[in-house]
Amino acid sequence: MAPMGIRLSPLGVAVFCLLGLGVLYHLYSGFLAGRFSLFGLGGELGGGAAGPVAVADAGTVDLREMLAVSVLAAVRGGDEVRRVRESNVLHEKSKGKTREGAEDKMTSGDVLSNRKMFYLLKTAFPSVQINTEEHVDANDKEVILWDHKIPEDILKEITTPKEVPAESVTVWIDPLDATQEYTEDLRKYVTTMVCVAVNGKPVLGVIHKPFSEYTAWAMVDGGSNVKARSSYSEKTPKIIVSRSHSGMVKQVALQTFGNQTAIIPAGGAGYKVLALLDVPDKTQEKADLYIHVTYIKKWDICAGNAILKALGGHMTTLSGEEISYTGSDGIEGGLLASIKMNHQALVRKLPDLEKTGHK
Ligand SMILES: Nc1ncnc2c1ncn2[C@@H]1O[C@H](COP(=O)(O)O)[C@@H](OP(=O)(O)O)[C@H]1O
Ligand SMILES: [Mg+2]
Repeated sequence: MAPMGIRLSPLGVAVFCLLGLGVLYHLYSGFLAGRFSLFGLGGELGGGAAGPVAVADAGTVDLREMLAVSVLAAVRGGDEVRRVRESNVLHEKSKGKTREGAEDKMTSGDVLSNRKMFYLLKTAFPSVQINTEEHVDANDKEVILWDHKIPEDILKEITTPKEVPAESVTVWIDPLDATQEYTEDLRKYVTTMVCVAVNGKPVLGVIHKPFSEYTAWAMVDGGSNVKARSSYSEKTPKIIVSRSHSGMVKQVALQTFGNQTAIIPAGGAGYKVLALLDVPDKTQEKADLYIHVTYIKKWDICAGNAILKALGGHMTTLSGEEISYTGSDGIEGGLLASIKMNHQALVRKLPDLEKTGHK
């Protein structure tokens, strides 16, 4: 007889122990599965960090789902951008001046696109950090639900989920790239963009052209719906540069590649990255290199950086440093973007902007 008057049967104890073992096994195998699904992305995304790893359903996000929502956000934001432009009521304002003294413009297209894009992503992934170009008005909240459908083209390219810890993720939204050109009704330059960085590295990029209804997306070590062109001219490259924040970029390009170098002034960082790729849109110009010399913000460049990286290309500062997509909003060292070229050789060819005063 047990002390409380309960009799323990040996069979009951054995069944109880077996049940306990079963529960332990279940928990442990789930933990291992979580570890392995994260491990698959470890080298690039996890940064090889030691320490506790979140299990698949606690504190993790699936990058394939993030890609689906990012594409949807870029398209829905783009619908707002198009609608406002077609209404011809832009409510154009200045947010101030850039360091070089250009107007930093904002329109209803920027604001309404930002609202759609931000709340779609925030509602689907409440625990991730989202940095966006425009102010988000908490009083003007809009809950937009994602229907949890991953488009067929994404499922075809990326056949398994890719879980990463939510805390390692930073999302960058540009609700309207080429605002200056948007106000001038130069529609082909305008894009909406979403980028997902993991541990500061650009991993997912979406660039959408609302007026052509063309969308490019790519995931590093995942897949893409866009590719590089078959060849590029490395010796006499056509160089695409800013038309409204150019600084001394033309002088830098001519000094580096010779006075006969073809320079294409164009609006939008998204548009200029697409100029390096094989894009079917007929409004898209083509170039071999993208160079920028003035200050620029991370929401302008992260998506292009991720797409180029996924396709084997590079986007770095002019001195060849990788750009980290965490922390501060901007980068100081200019930009060099290339694909299917010897990027480091191009970096060596460029003048040191600090020394030549071309910044
Ligand atoms: N010197 C600078 N300071 C601030 N933003 C800059 C900049 N140079 C470029 N940008 C931003 O980078 C994007 C691409 O620039 P550009 O068209 O001149 O190549 C534009 O983004 P937005 O249109 O989203 O504001 C532009 O405002
Ligand atoms: Mg913008």
